[in-house]
Amino acid sequence: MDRQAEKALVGETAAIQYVKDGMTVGLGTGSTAFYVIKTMGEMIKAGMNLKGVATSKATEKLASEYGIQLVDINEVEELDIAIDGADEIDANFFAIKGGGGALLREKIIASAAKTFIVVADGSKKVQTLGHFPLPVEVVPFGYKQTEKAIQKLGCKTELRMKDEEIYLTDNGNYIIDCSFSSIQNPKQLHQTLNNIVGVVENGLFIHMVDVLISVNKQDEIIVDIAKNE
Ligand SMILES: O=C(CO)[C@H](O)[C@H](O)COP(=O)(O)O
Repeated sequence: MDRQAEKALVGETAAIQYVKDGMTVGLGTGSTAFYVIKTMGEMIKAGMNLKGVATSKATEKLASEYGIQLVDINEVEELDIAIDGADEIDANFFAIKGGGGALLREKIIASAAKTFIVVADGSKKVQTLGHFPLPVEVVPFGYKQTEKAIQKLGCKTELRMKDEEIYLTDNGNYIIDCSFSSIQNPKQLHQTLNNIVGVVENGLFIHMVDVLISVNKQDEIIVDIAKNE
């Protein structure tokens, strides 16, 4: 199965197995989350009553195209579930997210969900996090100072660009992509990064993922459940 087919399979499976009539669902961002949104659109057409809270402006647009009524995150007490993709995920269910630049809203929405489900094609499962550059969202003011402080943690940094302009997140911030090669202590790095002045949030999701839906080498769907408190 190619990667695109795996994304479609995990996205559809997550929606079919976990989205129930009447739910308001946290809607992820990216090419795998796309299949969750598409499947939810089909479920709505078939008569289900579903709403969504979007993790990005791109997802807001997509969800509207698929007929999913959007709710403001501030209007919900708690979400039953949120379903999102990941850039990397390890055996502890620790993940790197933010390849699509939506890490802050994704983390807020994942935190608001009783169950946070990650949908991932086989390439996303890793032994050690860090091959994928870790996205760190920073405020534009003094970003070069913030970048220097991040570099002291032993990574190469790159300010994210788009069409030759500095990439702006949906929150009006910048992203610094940090190449660590391998992250030996993701928990500690998460805390250290978020303690740097100017850092808004980083793409490490620690003890957040409750369910991982992926595909194995035999093209079978694998549902792994984390032992989070
Ligand atoms: O964190 C994300 C966006 O900020 C995405 O979930 C992550 O980049 C995976 O994307 P894709 O499903 O397109 O591979």
